[in-house]
Amino acid sequence: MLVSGTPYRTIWLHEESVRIIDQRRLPWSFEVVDLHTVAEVAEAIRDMAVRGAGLIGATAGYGMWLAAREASTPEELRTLAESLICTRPTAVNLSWAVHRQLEAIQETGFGDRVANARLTAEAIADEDAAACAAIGRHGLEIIRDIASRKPGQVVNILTHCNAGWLAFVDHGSATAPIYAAHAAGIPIHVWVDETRPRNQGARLTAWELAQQGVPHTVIADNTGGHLMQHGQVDLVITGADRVTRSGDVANKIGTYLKALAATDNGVPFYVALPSSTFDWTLRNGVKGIPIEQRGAEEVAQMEGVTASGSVETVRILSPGSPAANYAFDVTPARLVTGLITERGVCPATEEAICSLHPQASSAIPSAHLS
Ligand SMILES: CSC[C@H]1O[C@H](OP(=O)(O)O)[C@H](O)[C@@H]1O
Repeated sequence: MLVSGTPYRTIWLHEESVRIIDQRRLPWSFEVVDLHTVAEVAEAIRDMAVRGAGLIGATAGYGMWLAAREASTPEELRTLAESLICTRPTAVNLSWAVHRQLEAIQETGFGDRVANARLTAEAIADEDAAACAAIGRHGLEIIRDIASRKPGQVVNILTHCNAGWLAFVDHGSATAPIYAAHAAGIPIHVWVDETRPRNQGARLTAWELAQQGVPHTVIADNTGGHLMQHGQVDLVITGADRVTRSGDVANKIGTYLKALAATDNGVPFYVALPSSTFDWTLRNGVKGIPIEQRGAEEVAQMEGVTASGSVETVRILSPGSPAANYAFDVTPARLVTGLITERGVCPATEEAICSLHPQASSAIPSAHLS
């Protein structure tokens, strides 16, 4: 997508390193960083220089190429793989990408690991971008349908967190239908939840929508219900970090409350995801999906830019008060109108999901389902 008019992906190879956009600096400055080692990749994921399910997966894919260079035995490779997997627990794309790399290396043999891992990393990134483009095409039809029922009026879409192109390799999941509708000339406006504590909505989604010229307004996290009650939201689209085979959705903390409000107000609530975000081993998301708890300082502090242009961090809590930081929640499938995947749109039910993904039905031992 565009940054100051120039097309970018969020991650790419640069000489013998992996180049990323440092999302911790956005929107105050656009900076790219080169990662040279598995340890640097792991730190970039843990500290959220890169974040978002698809991009975490793609970064781990490239991290495994660096791991293939660093490891001189299969055991060392496994240890490095483990160091990537344990960086963040909720987004399933991370372990999916690492296991895909391990399986590919096992198939072709340890001797060919470096060339093989490089090809697989590029394939993971390209497939992620292609899946998001397809999500855009399928989601566009949902927006087109709503637009046809209110001719001449703007379609208002609410989104939570950043499931934009910054969270993937390109296009985004929740934003792909938005960008497709904008490109098709459908008048749209996006309500952007600020998304405390890391403010991915206020900082990242707002920035990337502005870069593509999409009309939008940032709102405080608790505003959505009020807007829905007053007919100012036609559609909610969020991303996902993990979706169970029966359609339960883990996404950024606060998504569940948006889904409850949408259901209460008859507003369609869609979740956009590539197939790499499904966890075929799980049924019950509330019981089975690990919810990342991050440092309390993310709740206790805020970063912003002062009038003089310097970026500063301030404490916003009463002195001495503790804080807790649950990074994700689970929205039960019954609150989800539909899932927008690269294979099409389907209801959030096991039957519908598995009929779009036939490989999911057979392969999983039932002992691993919860
Ligand atoms: C489609 S992934 C986007 C997803 O990632 C976010 O989490 P984080 O910024 O902590 O990586 C959030 O859940 C977004 O919806």
